[in-house]
Amino acid sequence: MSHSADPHPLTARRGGPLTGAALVPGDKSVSHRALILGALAVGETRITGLLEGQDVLDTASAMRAFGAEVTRVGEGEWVVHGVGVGGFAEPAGVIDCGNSGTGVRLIMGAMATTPITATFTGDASLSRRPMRRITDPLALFGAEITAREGGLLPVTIRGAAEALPVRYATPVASAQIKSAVLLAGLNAPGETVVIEAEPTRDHTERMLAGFGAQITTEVTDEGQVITLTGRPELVAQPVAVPRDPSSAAFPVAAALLVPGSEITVPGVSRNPTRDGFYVTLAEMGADLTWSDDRLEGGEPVADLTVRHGPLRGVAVPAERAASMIDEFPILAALAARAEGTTVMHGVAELRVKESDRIAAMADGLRANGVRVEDTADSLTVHGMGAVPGGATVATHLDHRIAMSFLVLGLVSDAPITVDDGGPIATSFPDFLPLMQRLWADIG
Ligand SMILES: O=C(O)C1=C[C@@H](OP(=O)(O)O)[C@@H](O)[C@H](O)C1
Ligand SMILES: C=C(OP(=O)(O)O)C(=O)O
Repeated sequence: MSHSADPHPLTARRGGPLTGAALVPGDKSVSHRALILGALAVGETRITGLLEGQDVLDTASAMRAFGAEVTRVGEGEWVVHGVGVGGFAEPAGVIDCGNSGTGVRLIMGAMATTPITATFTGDASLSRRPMRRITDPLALFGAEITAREGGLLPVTIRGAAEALPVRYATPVASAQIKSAVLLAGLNAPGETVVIEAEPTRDHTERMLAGFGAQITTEVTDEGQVITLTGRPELVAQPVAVPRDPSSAAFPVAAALLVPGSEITVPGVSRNPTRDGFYVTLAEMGADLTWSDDRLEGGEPVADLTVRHGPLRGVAVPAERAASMIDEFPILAALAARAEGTTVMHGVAELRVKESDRIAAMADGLRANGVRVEDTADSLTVHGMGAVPGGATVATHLDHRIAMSFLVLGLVSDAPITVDDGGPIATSFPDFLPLMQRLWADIG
């Protein structure tokens, strides 16, 4: 399902300091995986802290369409009765994953080794995003796949009846590719192996191990080699979803920018495959204090305190890109107010997200008076003592572009407007009330 078709502009203006606690929602990556693995497990999986954003709700609907029982029992509390590995039923209708690359790609993997047929579709943004990166490796398992010209959605997959295990080196650093292959490998005999040159977020591996699958990760000269033994019985588990570090990045950035601010962000994931933004902020001189490091639901979490202070421009190395891939838009907004220049290297993947995020950030920053340069795989932002603002930014159905410019609008000379805040509901449905509770002037 897609968000409302009517654009919903939002404007951010300068105001007083931000204070309070930012209770950001559950992690989007973990939420998708909890529903999918719950649907593939035997027994009852009780999920707490699930992100109730549209991307995840679309995955919940998809799991129902494949035969799992998925019930919301309270706020963020969901119960899934799974059908077991290989137990997916053929869905009656088209699977609409809305705006969600993670949803569509992981679910395609999860059904590709079961002998059923499913057709996948999505909104205008998802329909522009590359799917061959998933359908190519799924075809190696024996799935038969048809796609629109260019390998785009809609995609129809006839799952392999006699799946073969696969050994696959991911051509780009992508947890979605890795996860799709591993989920397909669940219903293939023998060992499915994924090799990744750069490590990417490891939630699928952690959760598969938690559900009882045999899965190992070895660091070799080739990179990380992840080996999954097929046809496990996945045993339903309780899943406590940690708070999303990618969503936390927006109130954190706002507190860093607005003079006098101090906020706390409790219980945020510190998974080391997701922490590149926070490493970068520390290099920029940000005042961040982590406390009470602990494990929740198999993921490391901690409480974060953020205080306003000056930031300096930095060079972000290409090797760090995967660990902060969704945080580059908000980093670009922060960089506009840092002292000196920030260069983000190795970020070509940003061009195939919900929008071309390099172009969207470069265009929006320029429109608001910031000096920016971009190449195929880099973005350079020249920090300014003051950001003029005053422009309306085109968000191209991209939640992170919308939130990034609304944060920048809290410190620009003139307000910044985004043409459509609707897509924010895909990942952070309470963004607006949460920011307003911290005293941000956005509406
Ligand atoms: O696996 C995941 O949950 C995700 C992986 C990343 O995408 P890629 O795998 O395409 O880099 C990220 O951008 C996305 O928001 C979530
Ligand atoms: C890229 C993102 O999500 P997805 O690929 O799931 O659409 C994101 O949330 O920034």
